[in-house]
Amino acid sequence: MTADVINLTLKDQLKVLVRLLKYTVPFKGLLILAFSMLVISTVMGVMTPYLVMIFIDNYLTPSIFPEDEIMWLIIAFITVNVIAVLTTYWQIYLLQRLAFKVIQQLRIDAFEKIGKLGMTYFDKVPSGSVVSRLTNDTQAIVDMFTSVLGTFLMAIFMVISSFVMMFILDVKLAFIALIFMPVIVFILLTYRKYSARYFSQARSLLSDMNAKLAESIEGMKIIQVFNQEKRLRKEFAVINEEHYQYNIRTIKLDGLLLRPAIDMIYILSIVVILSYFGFLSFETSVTAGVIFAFIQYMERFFEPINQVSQNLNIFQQALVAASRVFTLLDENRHEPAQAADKNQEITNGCVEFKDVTFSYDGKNNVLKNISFTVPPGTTTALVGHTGSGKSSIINLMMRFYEFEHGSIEIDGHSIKTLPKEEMKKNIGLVLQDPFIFYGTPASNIKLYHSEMTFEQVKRAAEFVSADSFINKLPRGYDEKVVEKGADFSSGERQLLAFARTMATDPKILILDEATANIDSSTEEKIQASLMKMRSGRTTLAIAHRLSTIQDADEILVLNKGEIVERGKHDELVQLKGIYYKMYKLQNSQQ
Ligand SMILES: Nc1ncnc2c1ncn2[C@@H]1O[C@H](COP(=O)(O)OP(=O)(O)OP(=O)(O)O)[C@@H](O)[C@H]1O
Repeated sequence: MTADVINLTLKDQLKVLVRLLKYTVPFKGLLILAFSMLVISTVMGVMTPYLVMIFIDNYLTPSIFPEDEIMWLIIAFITVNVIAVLTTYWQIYLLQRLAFKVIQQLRIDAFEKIGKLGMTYFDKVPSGSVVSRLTNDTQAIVDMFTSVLGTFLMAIFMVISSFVMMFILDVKLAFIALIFMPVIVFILLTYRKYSARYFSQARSLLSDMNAKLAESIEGMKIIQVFNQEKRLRKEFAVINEEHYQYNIRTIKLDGLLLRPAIDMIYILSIVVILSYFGFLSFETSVTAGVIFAFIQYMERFFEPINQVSQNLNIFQQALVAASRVFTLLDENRHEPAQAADKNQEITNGCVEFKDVTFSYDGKNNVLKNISFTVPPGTTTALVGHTGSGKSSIINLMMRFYEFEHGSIEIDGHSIKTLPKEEMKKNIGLVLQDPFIFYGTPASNIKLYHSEMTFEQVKRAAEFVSADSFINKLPRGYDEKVVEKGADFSSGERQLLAFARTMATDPKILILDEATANIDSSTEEKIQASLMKMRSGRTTLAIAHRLSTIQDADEILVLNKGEIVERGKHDELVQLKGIYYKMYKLQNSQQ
């Protein structure tokens, strides 16, 4: 079963609705205008039967047809209907506009929120599910504004105005019509109860489908290599089938409780009213016009209720969808907060870990009492077996995760109090798998730092020797780069990422396995670039290939979250411990 099914009580639904309606406040002008159009079109709609009634009772029944009066009646009839059509059109158009404005804002809010969430959120929530919230769920809200809000508001006006007209025509009968209201309300509430449950399941399954899809697309290489197509197709089919089943349940519920049930009550009420008029005609004479108008108003009383019940479906879906968007907006797994002290600056770039202990889940410590110092301009390398905690050290240093025990300082300032901008400006990160954006080599290096000139971009590329491959591209720095830079070799992507890092000239460099993806032909170039990048900068580097960090000023050997050996390459080799074993193993493989 899916993990993020949302079960909404009536109270929850109301809260979601109010919150959603709050989004319309900035566009209240539009809302008021749409609302006015709605009132006018409803009033016009109510007037039509009344005009027909006048025609039947005053002219048709007595068979008197004074031309003037009939002409005025026709003009009034046409005018009323033309106004009704025009105002209905405007009301629909304005509500749609409002809906798209609201959704635009909601999507921006949601997108902004995603940027603020911490890695703890992304560790747990699949990307496809987040995409689902931003696309499918917000679209469901558009549907609500366009079809539901209009229908609901119109229904309220129609029901009230029809009732008032019925009241004017016959008080007793109007009350009889009212007797059916509790039954209708009961039907609608029953529908709401069951449909909300089914919709929530269906939406959550849709989100699962998106997640599966995203995973499949991202991992297509591995899927094909490991022949996983069948398994994934089966898994996808299971979710798809479940989604179908829930949709069928809603259709059954709709078929039973919506139109047919309300229609039954409508027919019943017509029977009651006609019988009433039948009995009444024995005592007093009832005009044909009044009967006509009353039946018309009865229809106008029930039709909007029918429409509301039909739209309840969309309404329910939209509320569930909105609550999913709001859950994302309310998500509190934020990136670690900075208690920024504006006066703190990074001057030399001295990095210090003091007795840092850390766990991702609050239970298992993956780093234990880590202490080390990287003096300005020197290189410290982190080595160790897989899972020993190297990346975790970098995750903390980059503020991807919050830590509670110990402290990490740069130039004596805690990284929790250094201004974010200061950190970003002075720390350059090169990841194992460099992320290349859709754009151009230039935009990937510049990364929208508006103050950066093209000269600076070029200099950064030249510095890391990325210029030779960029210059070979038909349009050089302006060549189109596809998503993730799939057209480039991994070495080229790596060089581009180096250039991006160097473009801001950071004081501190964090290299996460920066050489792991590079083929041997580019290896030399990369090594030379790295050497240049590191010189004069405080560097913290993870390396699997020990040959790349032999010159490091200090090598820290991690094992199960602890620093078990430390020193220069030669010292560690002499120690004949873990490092020595790793070194020997790697040498024998070469
Ligand atoms: N996001 C995460 N959530 C929970 N546990 C994690 C997370 N990332 C890593 N871990 C766990 O923390 C431990 C240390 O992982 P880490 O990635 O720091 O090791 P590493 O030395 O960098 O490994 P590798 O060389 O394979 O990259 C491992 O046991 C790992 O399972």
